[in-house]
Amino acid sequence: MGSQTHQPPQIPVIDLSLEDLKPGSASWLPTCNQIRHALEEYGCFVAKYDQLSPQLSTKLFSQSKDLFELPVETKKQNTSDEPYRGYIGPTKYMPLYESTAIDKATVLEEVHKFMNLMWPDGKDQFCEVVDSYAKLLGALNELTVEMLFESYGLRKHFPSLAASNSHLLRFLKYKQPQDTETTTIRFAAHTDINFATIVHQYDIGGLEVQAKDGTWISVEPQPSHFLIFAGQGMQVWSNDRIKACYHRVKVSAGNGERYSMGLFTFNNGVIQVPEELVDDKHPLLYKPFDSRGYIRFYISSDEAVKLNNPIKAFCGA
Ligand SMILES: O=C(O)CCC(=O)C(=O)O
Ligand SMILES: [Fe+2]
Repeated sequence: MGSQTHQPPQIPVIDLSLEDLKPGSASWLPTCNQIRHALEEYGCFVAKYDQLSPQLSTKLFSQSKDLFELPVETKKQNTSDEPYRGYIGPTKYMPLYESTAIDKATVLEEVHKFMNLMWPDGKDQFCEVVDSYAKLLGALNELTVEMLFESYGLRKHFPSLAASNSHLLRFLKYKQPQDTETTTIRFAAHTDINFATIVHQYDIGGLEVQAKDGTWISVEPQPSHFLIFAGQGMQVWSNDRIKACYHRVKVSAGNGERYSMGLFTFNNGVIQVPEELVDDKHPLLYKPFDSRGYIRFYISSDEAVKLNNPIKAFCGA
């Protein structure tokens, strides 16, 4: 009898670079089912996506570094009437964290508007690089969600959801801790309040996701690897077959500054659990869900409500 060593669970890596990944092809349904299985088991998976090349990633993160080097007064000009959209500077709780975002980033004019605000005299390559990057990540999100719907036999519902999608592209930076500090959590455990998120780590990892048994799994950066998370919107849509994924970021002293990117897909309309996902074993858990209304509810709720399942408090059936 061989000795049994306990292997920590690994987040599945799913190849979405395959050329014939289209409805009807040999790889389509098996890959759809892999996506569904990974999301039901882990609330996330790593997409291998060669369409977004290492060269484009290098150019994108070089633009991101330039962006964070701008004076803080300039960065603060990126404001929004909507919560969670503009520049977020370091706080008492997250002293090493900084981020800024472009709303509707798959629309070239929005990227231009952002560039003009940050660099009124223009910025070489910013728009081309960010536009290509955002469009590829947007396409990766749409492909993933379409394939997930397909695996439930519900691809017909995809176009109406996709029509309400809005993509927020967030640039994130974590300064390295002083050398007196050890590895510490820099972004506390949370689930995302949107439908789905893609996180792209560049040269320094730190992202961890929580498995069902409570263990934390570290996700290492690799060229053309993108981590795709289920957010609370996907949890509602799937009637809890998929749970929003808990994740956090740890940064170690001596690792250098960490840069990452997030594509947060929100929806502008109302999300409803499809009737096909409701049966005796899966009674309806959610009323129709107005995702923008939920964001307003979430920011105005106290910590107790947030910790005790805010999505159920907002639209539980
Ligand atoms: O910085 C990261 O890599 C992830 C950030 C994150 O989870 C978030 O902004 O919701
Ligand atoms: Fe997150």
